[in-house]
Amino acid sequence: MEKFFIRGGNPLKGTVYISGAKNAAVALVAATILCDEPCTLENVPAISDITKCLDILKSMGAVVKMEKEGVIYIDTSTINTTKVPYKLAETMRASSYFLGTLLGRFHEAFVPMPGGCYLGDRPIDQHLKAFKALGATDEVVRGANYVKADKLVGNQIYFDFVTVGATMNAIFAAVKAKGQTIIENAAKEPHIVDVANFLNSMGADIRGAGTDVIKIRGVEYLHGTTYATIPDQIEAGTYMVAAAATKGDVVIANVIPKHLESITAKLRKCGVCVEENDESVHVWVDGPIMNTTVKTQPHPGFPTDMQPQFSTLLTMAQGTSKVTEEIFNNRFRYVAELRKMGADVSVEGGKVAIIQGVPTLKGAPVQATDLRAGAALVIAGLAADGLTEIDNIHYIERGYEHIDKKLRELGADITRVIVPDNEHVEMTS
Ligand SMILES: CC(=O)N[C@H]1[C@@H](OP(=O)(O)OP(=O)(O)OC[C@H]2O[C@@H](n3ccc(=O)[nH]c3=O)[C@H](O)[C@@H]2O)O[C@H](CO)[C@@H](O)[C@@H]1O
Ligand SMILES: C=C(OP(=O)(O)O)C(=O)O
Repeated sequence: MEKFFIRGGNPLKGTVYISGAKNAAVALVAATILCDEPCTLENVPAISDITKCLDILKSMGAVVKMEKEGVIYIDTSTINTTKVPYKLAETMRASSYFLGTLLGRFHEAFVPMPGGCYLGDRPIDQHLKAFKALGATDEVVRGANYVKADKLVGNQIYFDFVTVGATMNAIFAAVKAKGQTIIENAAKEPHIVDVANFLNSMGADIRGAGTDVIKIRGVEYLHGTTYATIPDQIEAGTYMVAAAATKGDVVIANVIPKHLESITAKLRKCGVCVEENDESVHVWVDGPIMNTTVKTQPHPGFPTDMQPQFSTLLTMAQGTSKVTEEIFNNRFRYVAELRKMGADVSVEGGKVAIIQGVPTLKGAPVQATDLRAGAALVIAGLAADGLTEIDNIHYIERGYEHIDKKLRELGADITRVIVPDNEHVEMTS
């Protein structure tokens, strides 16, 4: 078992380079199934969700080769099954993308229920609604989703609410369907645009990605391509908040500042200085961190995947802040861990956190409950007095490439410690 030990108090200083976006890259890897020739993905982050997506491809017979760090050659022409193994599907949300891509290419897919971070209920009814509109049937067989279609025919799809995953899957199933598909109330996240650009670079005809109406004319053949993943908006936001929480001075490089606007705006509201450049943002603090209100929303609103990290910053702000989670119904489980560090937070009805700022957090042994909760605890540990020990760091490694190394390069005192199971490590502050 690995843990992070963090001795807090060092202001982060320097430049950090942001990796390719997890939530784009997992979709790009799955989308290679739609390509009739080999393709090469660049700027792919070294995170465990990507390893698992590639393992899914390999388990189905695809050829996957890492050409160099971040560059992956994928040939899915050798795929010989439409079944995704249970063990791989159950660990990650992105496994649901194999439903859309296998259906789009083979008109059939068998994918065990997607796992991923527990943030509350995460049904896939809207994904199935989209497949049905295009002519597929679905049933649950041995705990897995089994979808199939004699043929896929373009249609109008209206989502009941904005959903990233169902928008992705609707695109995947429609891209080779006969005729035109119009997706209304589509998600507008940067990773939706990235996937559409990737598919268009193979010869697909997708227009409107990034708006709430996406039009897709089905094509018969998609040729090979080389494509670079966009930078990770959430990784960038996490380092922005870490810089603020430690009262540091950090340049966050290799980003698309437009994707960070909602985070930048909230940091400025809290009194944090943020300067936007062409491909970087510079974050520093020259006064107290002030309280604010945050409400998570689909893009371009404040991202739910930044909610735990930002709430952690607010535990150290002056005054009382209010954070409302609008996307998931159970995304405050990390609050119990922050309380162990002296944070003053109460959660009302699972959706609203009232945060009374305290002057300092205090190091403590804590557990990551999911990916962004883990990132939030890292930020808390960096800013806290004394030593913080974070357990369950495998969650963090689902989505952050070399987080401990990147933080050390910014001056943080963070160590990865291998602790034999059941061994208790005595901590001294
Ligand atoms: C791999 C990936 O990209 N994951 C991201 C994706 O997750 P994911 O694609 O799961 O998130 P969605 O946008 O689909 O979910 C939004 C809300 O809709 C609900 N819902 C969704 C689909 C459905 O068929 N039925 C339904 O009820 C969900 O439970 C949730 O409450 O977008 C989330 C919202 O930005 C991010 O937090 C996740 O990091
Ligand atoms: C919730 C997240 O991921 P997933 O949907 O893969 O669980 C996330 O990236 O914060």
